Amino acid sequence: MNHDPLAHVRALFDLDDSVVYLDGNSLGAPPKNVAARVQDVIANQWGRRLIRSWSEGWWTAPERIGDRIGKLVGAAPGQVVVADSTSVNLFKALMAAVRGTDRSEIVVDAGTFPTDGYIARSVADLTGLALRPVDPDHLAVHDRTAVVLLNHVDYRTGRLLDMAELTARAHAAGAKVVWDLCHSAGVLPIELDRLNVDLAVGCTYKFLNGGPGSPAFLYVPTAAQPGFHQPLTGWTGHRAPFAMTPDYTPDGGVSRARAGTPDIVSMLTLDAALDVWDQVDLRDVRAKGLALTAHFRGLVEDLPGIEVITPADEWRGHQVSLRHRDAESLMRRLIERDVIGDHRPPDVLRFGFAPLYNSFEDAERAAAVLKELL
Ligand SMILES: Cc1ncc(COP(=O)(O)O)c(C=O)c1O
Ligand SMILES: Nc1c(O)cccc1C(=O)C[C@H](N)C(=O)O
Repeated sequence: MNHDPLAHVRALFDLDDSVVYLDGNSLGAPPKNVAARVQDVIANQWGRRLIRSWSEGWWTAPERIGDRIGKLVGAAPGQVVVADSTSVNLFKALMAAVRGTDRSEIVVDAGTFPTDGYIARSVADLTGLALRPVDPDHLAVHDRTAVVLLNHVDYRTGRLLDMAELTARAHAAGAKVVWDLCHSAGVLPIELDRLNVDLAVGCTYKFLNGGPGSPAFLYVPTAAQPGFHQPLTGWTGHRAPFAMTPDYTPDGGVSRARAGTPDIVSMLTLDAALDVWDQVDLRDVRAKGLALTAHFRGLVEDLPGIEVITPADEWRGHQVSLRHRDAESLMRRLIERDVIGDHRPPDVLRFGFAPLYNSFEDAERAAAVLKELL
């Protein structure tokens, strides 16, 4: 990429130039505007306005910020809510997806991030459905399948699944599909509405830079909202929470996916972090991510003992995963040299490229240190 249309965006982040940070697929870096905003939330919104802030924007923050994320994942307003963790939202989504079904199984990607598999196991146990792990390359969906849970980008290999094709395949068999967007939200254009995705979840602390433990999001399309009955019927998902009635009546819209009181400090940290997206086009982000990862791959693929396990074609997210028998100690030594990626057991080195703040020079510095260590 000769011209980098996002080069100026790095200056919006509070990053140390001596560090090559390639772990934004686990914890994104802080945009500079965040610290002052959090200070305002604490000193002014909480400090001066006290409880009045709930009616001055706090209560509706999950839907308002959900709409901001909706723009990044192809969802029209009123369909995304920010709440809880990805794990909790997966539980809500899967329980709602299988509720009342006469089908007998849940299908899950066999290589899924562990939390998805663990939650799917619980949902299967609680509902009496079977759980069938499958390789997404051989995704057989049939008339017994109630729901398919898939990771859009594989956390270990960086492989990107074909959302259009797999969603259509699940629907052709009458099954629903839940997509986990943790490693794709904020790095590539996603079209949840256009593809008629049933439900989707994702975290905000990776490429969306919401901060450690920032709340996750849940997508429930408008047409599916009346039938979306999630099990965590906390008062904030109630149609009239402040009426404080003994019976639970869910909100008519996406707010029914809420459960308890939102974590406002974390939520508004995320809100501030999302401002960066007002200045960038996701197509530029995707193009730069592909270019960065291709560049890094080219520099490391022939190093001794290295096997690249991330697809070379466009079916990849924004990480490059390398297999090496000493992966763990190599990553420890890379980090000692200020090249921060991560290690996933048993033998995978992961390098995540966040196009908003990573540069081609970062790729070159990381590859040079890896070469020296090898
Ligand atoms: C695919 C995927 N799903 C879920 C999670 C995490 O879920 P939670 O936000 O509940 O920790 C991660 C990363 O931690 C992930 O990579
Ligand atoms: N969520 C994490 C955390 O709370 C601590 C450390 C790492 C994480 C991660 O996000 C791991 C990440 N999902 C992965 O792809 O491995």
